[in-house]
This record gives sequence, C-alpha cells and structure tokens, in this order.
Amino acid sequence: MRLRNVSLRYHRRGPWVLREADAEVGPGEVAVVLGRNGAGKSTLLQVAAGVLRPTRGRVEGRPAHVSWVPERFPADQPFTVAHYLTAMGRVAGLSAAGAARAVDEWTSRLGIAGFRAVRLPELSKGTAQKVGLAQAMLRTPGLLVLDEPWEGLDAAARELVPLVIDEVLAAGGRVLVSDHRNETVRLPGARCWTVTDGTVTESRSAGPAEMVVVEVAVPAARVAGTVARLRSAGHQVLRVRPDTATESRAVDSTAAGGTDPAAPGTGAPSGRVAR
Ligand SMILES: Nc1ncnc2c1ncn2[C@@H]1O[C@H](COP(=O)(O)OP(=O)(O)OP(=O)(O)O)[C@@H](O)[C@H]1O
Repeated sequence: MRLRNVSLRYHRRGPWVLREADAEVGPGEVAVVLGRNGAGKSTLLQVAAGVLRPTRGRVEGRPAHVSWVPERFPADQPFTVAHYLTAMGRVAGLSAAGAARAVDEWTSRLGIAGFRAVRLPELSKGTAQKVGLAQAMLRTPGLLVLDEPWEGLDAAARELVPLVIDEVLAAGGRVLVSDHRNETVRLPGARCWTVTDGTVTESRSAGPAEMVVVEVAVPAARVAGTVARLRSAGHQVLRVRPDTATESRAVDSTAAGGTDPAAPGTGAPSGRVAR
C-alpha cells in the first residue's frame, strides 16, 4: 500500500497539514508513525485508513478490510460491550454466529470478558481502549491502523498491543501505528515514518529485524495444513520432525533458511507464533 504525494488541509483556506507525503508499507510489514504533537500523525493515519480523503494525491493498494482504532475510543454510545462488538462484527461482514464467536474470543483474549454486559459509557479509559482493539480484530484486517494504542493502557495491557499487531502481520496484513511514547522498541524491524511539517521521511528501526526460531507443536494429523499456513503467512518452515518425547513439532521461523532450530528445553527465544 502506498501514499503517493498526499497533501491535506482541513479547510479550503486552512494550512496544509500534510504536504506531498509519500510512504509505503508492504504485506506483513508494520510502520510506526513518529513526530511531535500536532505534526500530523493522526491525520496521516486517517488518510491511510480512508477516514479522511486527501486534498491532493492518493492512496494506492489499500486492502479491502481496514480496521482503525482512534486514539480515544468513542465510548459515548448507549450499548453494552457485547451488543456493540456483535454489531460491529456484523458490519465487518461476519455472520451472526461468526460475530458471536469472534466477540467471545477477543473479549477473552483481551481480558474484558467480564465487561460484556457493561454499557460503554461506564467503562474506564483503558477498558474502552481494549474494546476498540477487540472491535478492530473481530475480523482480521488487511490494514490495521492504531492511533497511539498504548495510551490509557496499563502495563500488562500494553503487552497485548504487539501481539495484536503480530497477528495481523502473520496473516499477511499491514499495520500502521503512531507512537509518541517511544514504544517502538517493542516492534523491532518496523518501518518508521517520521512526520515533520507535513512531510514523511522513511527509515527502518534498528536495522533488519533480528531473526528468531519458534518451535510449534501440532498434532501429527495437522502438520500439512499448519506448514501450508505458515508458508502462506510468509514464514520459513525449516523442518518437520517427530518429537522424541510425546508429540511432533513443526518448526516455524522467520530466520534465513538452513538454521537449525534450538533444541527443546534450551530456552529458544520467543517470536512470532502462527496459529
Ligand atoms: N478536524 C480538524 N480540523 C482542523 N484542524 C485539525 C483537525 N484535526 C487536526 N487538525 C490540525 O492538524 C494538525 C495535525 O493534527 P494531528 O492530530 O494530525 O497531529 P498529531 O501529530 O496526531 O498530534 P498529537 O500527537 O497531538 O495527536 C494540528 O495542527 C491540528 O490542530
């Protein structure tokens, strides 16, 4: 997906907030949008998400399914968490049963299952933010846009954000995330889009991503399907071997081919895990 010479001003005679911004993010890639307060990060994200239309220029190759999580979740709505999320799941194209399943899954994964019957205006800011994240993930988006997702979340909940991002990337999606808290250390290898005076400068954070090997155990009957899914998500499957103990293990890695996976029990570093 590419922003090509995007310029935007909010009013006809207003100042230009974005000026010929040009940036690209590919499948399975995350770009962190940096810049001082008021630089235009939120504006850029909304243009990328299709919430705002550029005054000039265009966005090319935007995936069909986009999820946008604004900096502040719009909690001023008279619905319970469950009603809101189920309705949003239907809007995202899920069947009634699929929406119910997705709501169950994501409220559990984000630790807000106990709030399903609570009305949105009664939620704390952090819980409301998690509802926003859940809404974004009910159907895995091709583009996930997160505006300051760490804001308002406690330390434990902040750990969830990279997991959510990783899930989208593992499915071949793209992620844009703005950050003024220097949390990018949690996203090694991310592209960096620095917004200054409405223009975008691109770089990579900390060079190429460090590669790790992740060992994944699957039932023997599901090896072929798992290997196919891992490959289609862009991972390298280094080898498949029977486990010497009780189970077979499939090895997933983002590392270059030929690396031998760490032996079980040696504390192999964790990394992206495909389900
Ligand atoms: N709806 C709007 N109408 C007019 N001007 C706006 C609107 N939204 C943002 N602006 C202006 O556009 C500029 C960029 O705002 P934007 O919110 O994109 O910056 P930001 O980098 O995300 O800032 P922050 O880090 O404070 O969220 C600011 O000068 C802001 O006042």
